[in-house]
Amino acid sequence: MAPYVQLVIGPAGCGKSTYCNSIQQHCQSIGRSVHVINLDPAAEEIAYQLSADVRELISVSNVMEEMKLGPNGALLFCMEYLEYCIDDWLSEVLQGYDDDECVLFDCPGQIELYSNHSAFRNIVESLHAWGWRLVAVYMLDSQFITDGFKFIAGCLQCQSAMMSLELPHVNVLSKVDGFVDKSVLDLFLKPEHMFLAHNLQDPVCGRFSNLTRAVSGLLDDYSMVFFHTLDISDEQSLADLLYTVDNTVQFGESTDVRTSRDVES
Ligand SMILES: Nc1nc2c(ncn2[C@@H]2O[C@H](COP(=O)(O)OP(=O)(O)OP(=O)(O)O)[C@@H](O)[C@H]2O)c(=O)[nH]1
Repeated sequence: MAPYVQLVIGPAGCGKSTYCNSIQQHCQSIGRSVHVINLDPAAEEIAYQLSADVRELISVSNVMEEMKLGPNGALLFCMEYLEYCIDDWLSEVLQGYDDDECVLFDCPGQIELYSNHSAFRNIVESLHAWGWRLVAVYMLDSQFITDGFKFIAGCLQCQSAMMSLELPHVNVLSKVDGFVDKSVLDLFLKPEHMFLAHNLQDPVCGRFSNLTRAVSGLLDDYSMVFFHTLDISDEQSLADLLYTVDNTVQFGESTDVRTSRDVES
């Protein structure tokens, strides 16, 4: 299989860097070659082994100081600068990968980058033009399921990224190690948003019930947002997710619900 890029995206704090670190460790333990490139100019401490780091090119802290911008403005400036320098920096960073290798991009947590800002989309188009196959791994914190409104909003953001980036997507509910009874997740893997919306009883958010139902209806009509789960404390969970991502790159869809265990048996 030719090398490919996983774009690891999703809201702030959803577990993107932890995913990159866990996949890297898992791949090392099975003797598979995987590289992680940090594309987050605001990253602070990084636990995984870096193959390249956008902060060598530009960082949010420097832009904030020099341009007198706030953190969000500085982040958007950095991504536009990365887009501007893409042929000088990213194309060089991506030289020399072998066919069976996989490169993870640990991306920023500003979700507007994936829905309505052009820089990231243009970076994706450059990667396509250089012949790279791409898959987006969209992470959503599984704690969102404890608040139905938050979960529906998270799904809307996820769908928006899917429609904007037009890539094969694997959507992941992260941090499921926090759930003692993982069967509670089942309702949310192939969510019926209208059903969820009907069961929301919050008196404050009830004021927005028509809006919630309209958004839920939209999500159900498109029927694009499904989730896999990730438990980083479980090697089998990591193996299953990696298998799903590999298959999604190969076949261009994220609906394969088989796992690596099914293939072995
Ligand atoms: N229990 C548990 N905690 C996790 C998991 N993934 C991430 N965390 C914790 O969640 C916090 C944020 O994780 P990160 O991996 O930094 O999240 P991120 O999406 O890269 O964050 P940003 O780069 O700020 O957008 C950290 O405190 C992690 O330790 C997980 O699978 N399980």
